[in-house]
Amino acid sequence: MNERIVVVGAALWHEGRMLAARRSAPPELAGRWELPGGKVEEGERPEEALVRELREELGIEAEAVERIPGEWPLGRPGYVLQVWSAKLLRGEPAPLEDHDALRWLGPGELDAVDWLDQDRPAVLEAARRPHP
Ligand SMILES: Nc1nc2c([nH]c(=O)n2[C@H]2C[C@H](O)[C@@H](COP(=O)(O)OP(=O)(O)OP(=O)(O)O)O2)c(=O)[nH]1
Repeated sequence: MNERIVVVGAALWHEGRMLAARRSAPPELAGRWELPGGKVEEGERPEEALVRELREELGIEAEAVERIPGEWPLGRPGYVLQVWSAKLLRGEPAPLEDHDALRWLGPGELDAVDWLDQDRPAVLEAARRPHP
């Protein structure tokens, strides 16, 4: 089997801060922090998936700005994480699905939450790049 599943994550910026989201499930990931996002569905472009997931999970309208170079393997076989920087257009993020807490991280605070191990390098890379 050669299935490859792309999960898109958003480095969502607003006024110089980046959003971190704490997972509420499954048990092995619950309590750890991640970039909001999810699986790209068939026929969907990654940027569209990102906008859809942010709408569903956080109740916001956002725009995918640019792909962060790189790709990070996730815990499950065949799953990879790709990251886009994104800009908040409308709304106030709320943990509607998959998460039980949200936190805006300011400069120097990127280490303040317990990121999923697989997310750490992606978050560092996103933070090094220009922010929208
Ligand atoms: N959204 C997101 N998911 C991540 C990150 N890091 C990481 O390992 N994951 C994992 C958690 C999930 O297994 C998968 C994301 O898929 P999803 O959020 O659409 O999960 P799902 O509940 O629909 O998955 P499934 O049960 O339908 O298989 O990737 C991350 O930074 N953001």
